Amino acid sequence: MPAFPPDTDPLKTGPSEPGSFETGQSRLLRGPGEQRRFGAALAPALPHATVLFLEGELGAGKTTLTSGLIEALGFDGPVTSPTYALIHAYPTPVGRALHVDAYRVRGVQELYELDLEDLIAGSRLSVVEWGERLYADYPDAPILRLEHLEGEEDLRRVTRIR
Ligand SMILES: Nc1ncnc2c1ncn2[C@@H]1O[C@H](COP(=O)(O)OP(=O)(O)OP(=O)(O)O)[C@@H](O)[C@H]1O
Repeated sequence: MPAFPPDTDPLKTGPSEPGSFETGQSRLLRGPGEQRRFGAALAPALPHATVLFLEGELGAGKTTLTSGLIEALGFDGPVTSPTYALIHAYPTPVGRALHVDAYRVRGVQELYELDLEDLIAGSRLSVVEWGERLYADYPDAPILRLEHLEGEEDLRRVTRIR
């Protein structure tokens, strides 16, 4: 697969554009570098307060994709898994980027106690892992599924499922 061009927006460009990434489409990404570049390619044209949901088992490459995205917004530093802190906030020149792991949040009530809705509304971008309970609240937010491929340690598949 050719490297994903960093100056296109695969979620927003039209179906005839080479960089488009429509619901139902998949990409195979070989190695963490390609995973990051794919994330970076998603960044430029996402409107303010975009929510992007990620699904995928441990090690599927969620943090790697997210780091590409957040670095592409201009954050210059390490992007790490939010598994323990639940929410990481990264300042970027175009606004705050959130990386949320909703897995250990017990219920919708607790999500609201975290003021997640307000945090999201005030952020340039919110990448939310394990956020199924929020899918109905953000019906326009794209959902990407990340998968390991059997016997292919250096490959991941990313599919836009909404
Ligand atoms: N496309 C890829 N091909 C091969 N390896 C990859 C790819 N993307 C990421 N990796 C590697 O897979 C490992 C897990 O990636 P990452 O930490 O991003 O996964 P994760 O889904 O965030 O995991 P967790 O849920 O445990 O935080 C890392 O070593 C990363 O470098």
